[in-house]
Amino acid sequence: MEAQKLSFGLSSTLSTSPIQNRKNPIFKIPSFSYTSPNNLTLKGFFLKPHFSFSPKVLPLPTKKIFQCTNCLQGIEKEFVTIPNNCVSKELKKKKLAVFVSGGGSNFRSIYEATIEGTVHGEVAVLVTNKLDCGGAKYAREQGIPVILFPKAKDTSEGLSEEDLVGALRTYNIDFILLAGYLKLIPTELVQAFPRSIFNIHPSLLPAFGGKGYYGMKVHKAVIASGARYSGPTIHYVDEHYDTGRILAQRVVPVLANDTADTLAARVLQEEHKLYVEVAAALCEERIVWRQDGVPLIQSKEDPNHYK
Ligand SMILES: Nc1nc2c(c(=O)[nH]1)N[C@@H](CN(C=O)c1ccc(C(=O)N[C@@H](CCC(=O)O)C(=O)O)cc1)CN2
Ligand SMILES: NCC(=O)N[C@@H]1O[C@H](COP(=O)([O-])[O-])[C@@H](O)[C@H]1O
Repeated sequence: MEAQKLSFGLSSTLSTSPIQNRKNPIFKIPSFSYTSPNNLTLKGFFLKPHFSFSPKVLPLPTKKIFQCTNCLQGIEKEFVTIPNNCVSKELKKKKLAVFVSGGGSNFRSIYEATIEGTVHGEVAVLVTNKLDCGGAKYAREQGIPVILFPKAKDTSEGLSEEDLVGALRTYNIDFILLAGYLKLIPTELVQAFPRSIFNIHPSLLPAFGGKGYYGMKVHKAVIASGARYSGPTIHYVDEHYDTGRILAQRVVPVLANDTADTLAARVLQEEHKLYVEVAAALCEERIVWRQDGVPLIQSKEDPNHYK
């Protein structure tokens, strides 16, 4: 198999990473390349980080460039990779905004994982288009600020797109996680948080996605199609419904006697696990970009393993 090339980060002069060039400013910065024993070529370069870390152990035997992803803004800074035998780096705890419209079981799973430390992050704010939904009620019980977006039709309550971006900046949000949010995220927000907005969808995209495919409608369509497998997809959010880059998926069987409810329950169980795994990877900066623009998650247990 031809060695896959990985690039870290968002800004690059690397002619081989068109997706970075297309979506991010071009910087004249040096790069390095390393091919692992299993023929996986890694490429890295100095980046513009938007979060930093303070290694505990210095001097370090090797100076390698530390990968960083989802960089939004910040100062140019040299990173070093800390070998496994050194004290692990200290990562800034990431700030999360979760968007819901319904019961909020995925939001609850993520929140509980931040409390127990599985996810090195903090749910700083909840955004919803339904203030009386289960997710919003749970957020209020936990003392998490709740924002109404978009504005309610019949009242002046809620934020405009511009005010929402400002509020999320005020909370210093690093990542936005959509979890059962049923409204289209506006282009203004997508552009304000490049490669930092994620969504979970209850089918194996690109199948059964797009406008009109949400909640039980998805599971009914899967069963009606005769598909033998389904499962959750977590993807980057772009300007359209369900067309962003796929980051993670899990597969569950569709049984011959399944109803939409039994299938939904099986998929939802996997969703809860998958979203916590992805949130943990985001907060630990373990997302890397393959040269063809596919995002991968670096294994926590084996840094040479990607999925
Ligand atoms: N810019 C983006 N916004 C959103 C995305 C996305 O990928 N890009 N994902 C959705 C979540 N979603 C599927 O995962 C989804 C949600 C809702 C719909 C839909 O058809 N909605 C209806 C309105 C439903 C309602 O208001 O009750 C519609 O637009 O007519 C499709 C897919 C979240 N936002
Ligand atoms: N297209 C978007 C969509 O259908 N999202 C789905 O809404 C449910 C929300 O459940 P929750 O509120 O209990 O997390 C989840 O199954 C999620 O995949």
